[in-house]
Amino acid sequence: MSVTPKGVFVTGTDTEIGKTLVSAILTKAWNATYWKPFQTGLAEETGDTSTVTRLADVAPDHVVAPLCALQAPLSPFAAAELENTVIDVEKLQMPAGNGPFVVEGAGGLMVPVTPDSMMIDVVQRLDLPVVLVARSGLGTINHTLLSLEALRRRDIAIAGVVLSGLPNVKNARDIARFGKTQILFQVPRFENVTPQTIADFARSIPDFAKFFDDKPSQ
Ligand SMILES: Nc1ncnc2c1ncn2[C@@H]1O[C@H](COP(=O)(O)OP(=O)(O)OP(=O)(O)O)[C@@H](O)[C@H]1O
Ligand SMILES: C[C@H](N)[C@H](N)CCCCCC(=O)O
Ligand SMILES: [Mg+2]
Repeated sequence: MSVTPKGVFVTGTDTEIGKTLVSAILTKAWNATYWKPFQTGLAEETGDTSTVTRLADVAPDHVVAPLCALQAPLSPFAAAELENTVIDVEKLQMPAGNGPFVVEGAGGLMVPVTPDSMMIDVVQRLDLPVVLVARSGLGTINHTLLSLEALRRRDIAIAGVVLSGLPNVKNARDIARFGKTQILFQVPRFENVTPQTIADFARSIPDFAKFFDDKPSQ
């Protein structure tokens, strides 16, 4: 990539796949500003913004509050519907400031956000390269390749894939080969996910600008 982007959009092949963990790692590594525009499930959890703030030890001025904070553990569209609101994606724009920004989606790319738009439309609107988080183990190849294909159909820049869980050499090889992309890094299965775990792992991540110099988007 010739121009360093304003940040990355962290999406995943599914919910509960490790997007928040990877976002915490990138936020820590780059001293970035974290933003989760659409948070659902607050009736059952404290939300990803507080998790990343804790895990990456983020200063308050490096966190942007969600545009929508919804109670039900559902897609943003369905959760908003339960609260009799409709999300206004026209209001969505990148926050002011230099970044880099680590923007986390909710669920995967085809998750509904409004009656007629999905998370992938949000990615396109924000115009950030995508970091796609995927499980390392059996079953991941299909989900990952389908997600990459959906991104390419819309000409969305792909920074690469992050695999999370027990290392699987052949899955990593085949995702890179058939997905015509790169495995940016692999997150092992951590025994405990703590601020120290994140800080230690973040030291292995290249600087933001170097990350893109070394790894052109496709
Ligand atoms: N590599 C890993 N090692 C240990 N625990 C992990 C790993 N990856 C994810 N987890 C744990 O799995 C759970 C789900 O991960 P995470 O919250 O990052 O998912 P998510 O993709 O952000 O989900 P959501 O769609 O709700 O935002 C968390 O408790 C997280 O700490
Ligand atoms: C509540 C949960 N943790 C996520 N924030 C929302 C995931 C929506 C997934 C929708 C779907 O793909 O079925
Ligand atoms: Mg998350």
